[in-house]
Amino acid sequence: MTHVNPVCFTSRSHDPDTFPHLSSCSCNIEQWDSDEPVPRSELLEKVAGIRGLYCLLTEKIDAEVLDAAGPSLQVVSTMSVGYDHVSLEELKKRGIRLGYTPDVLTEAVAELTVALLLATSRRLLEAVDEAKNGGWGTWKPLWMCGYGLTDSTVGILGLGRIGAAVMARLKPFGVKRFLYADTGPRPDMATKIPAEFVPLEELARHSDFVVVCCALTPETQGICASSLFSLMKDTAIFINTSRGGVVNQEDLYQALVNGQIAAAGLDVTEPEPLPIDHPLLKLKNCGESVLKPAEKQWLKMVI
Ligand SMILES: O=CC(=O)O
Repeated sequence: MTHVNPVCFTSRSHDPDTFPHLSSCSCNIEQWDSDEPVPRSELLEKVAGIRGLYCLLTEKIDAEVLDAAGPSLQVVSTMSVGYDHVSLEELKKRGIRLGYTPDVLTEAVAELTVALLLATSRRLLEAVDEAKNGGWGTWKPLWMCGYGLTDSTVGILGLGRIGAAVMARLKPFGVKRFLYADTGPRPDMATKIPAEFVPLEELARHSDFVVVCCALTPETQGICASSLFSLMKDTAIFINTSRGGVVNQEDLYQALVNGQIAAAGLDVTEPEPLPIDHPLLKLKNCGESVLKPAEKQWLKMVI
């Protein structure tokens, strides 16, 4: 019996109609038959001789994987808007194209960001805990008071599609001023809802809410560190829905414990999830969300 190599490998199991084009041309697809990530050793085996690889951000696509796939590999696609887990350099060297899913989750992530911001600033999780554990003895006028958006300044780090969608949703809450920091001015994104391009340090100093929406790149790796937290207001709320790697978590922990900032709402951490005994999870003023919106596969090409 001749062994036919799969033409494509997907690192999770997907509905058959996820890949209508591939199915209609009777392309041979092998799926990792689980909702859990494919173990690295299996991935290295499965990719041998494939032409297309469909992965998630849990798979690090580097020289080792590309070498294991060999010269047949023509395209890698990731079911994510971020592609920091894929080595563009290694792909380019080999002439392999990269697909990703921008736009698919813009609204969902923007909603999640606003939800996290409101839950954090209005101390929702703490309040629910207190109601459940008997901590709510009686009505006290200033107990559990949070921080409001009315007349506030919101600073967005990374004004792309998601950052702009977050601003559009926050504007009706009465935000007075939007600031943003990015690699350069983004007039295309900062017109519908006017936002001022400022240096990151200025954003940190003036914002009541700092919302991180940037991509993880070598430039943004660890950019939210003690040097930034120390500039922020002690009433500031820090929200991260980009990537955990953008934040120095030890510095964030110190900033929260020392009252340098008021609270943090994190949709992303390193690793994900955090170990349950992680110090950040012990803090009342730090909430971690597990709300990851499901992603549909509308692929576009990066390279
Ligand atoms: O984090 C999710 C994504 O990059 O789509």
